[in-house]
Amino acid sequence: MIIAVDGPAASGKGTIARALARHYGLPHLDTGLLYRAVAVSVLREGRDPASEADALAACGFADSLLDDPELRTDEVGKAASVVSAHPPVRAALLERQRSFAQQPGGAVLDGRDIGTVIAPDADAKLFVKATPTIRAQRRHLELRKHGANPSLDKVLADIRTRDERDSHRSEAPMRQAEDAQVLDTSFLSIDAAIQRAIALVEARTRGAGGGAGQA
Ligand SMILES: Nc1ncnc2c1ncn2[C@@H]1O[C@H](COP(=O)(O)OP(=O)(O)O)[C@@H](O)[C@H]1O
Ligand SMILES: Nc1ccn([C@@H]2O[C@H](COP(=O)(O)OP(=O)(O)O)[C@@H](O)[C@H]2O)c(=O)n1
Repeated sequence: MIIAVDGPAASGKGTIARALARHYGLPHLDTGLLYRAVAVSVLREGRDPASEADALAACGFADSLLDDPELRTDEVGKAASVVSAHPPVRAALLERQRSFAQQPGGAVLDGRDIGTVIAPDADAKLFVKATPTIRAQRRHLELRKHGANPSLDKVLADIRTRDERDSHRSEAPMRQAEDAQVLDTSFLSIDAAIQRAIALVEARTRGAGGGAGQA
């Protein structure tokens, strides 16, 4: 079973994707980390995320980089959104994501274009959303936990800029797949959001004749 989970920053898609992977015993890929790895490589080289050539040159990063805590910073998130708008960068990372999705037994992937581009035939597609203010509050809390202290207003402004760039780029913009089920987590606790996600996947896969599996 392939489960695609898309949505904007801090909507809760990663939390939900990890929980679905645990529930169904499937491997999980946070595809945002791939763009973050490109971004951090560009920044460390002192190069420019807005330069297509610089970003493309950074696509051959070592897998060990995916565990680097610096990938989680806000600065890297912003640069990831810039490098991810270059079509050749998306092309360079495409095959890796597709083969992860197509592995025997299935997988859960989260990102911006999983249901539309990476796994358009996924068995279940969730589009996770929440209001920008609530997403900013969540991200603000998260950043504070990791020792950073930006103002809430700045986090909200960054989220809006990232939403705008991610939804309007030419290649694989963030958008809800036509057959995706929307999950608004604005007023759901983490546990409630996870239960709702499982119920949506169950409804979709049972309706399609099974495959929901091992839970
Ligand atoms: N339903 C929720 N209610 C409150 N906080 C949440 C909820 N879902 C996720 N969070 C928290 O919000 C932050 C961002 O969640 P995450 O799943 O990483 O979002 P995304 O992958 O969409 O960027 C995390 O600190 C997470 O624990
Ligand atoms: N499948 C994906 C995943 C991420 N991205 C880009 O990578 C950036 C960082 O993604 P992320 O999922 O790690 O970010 P958060 O939603 O966790 O803040 C996003 O703003 C997108 O620009 C993408 O273009 N396509």
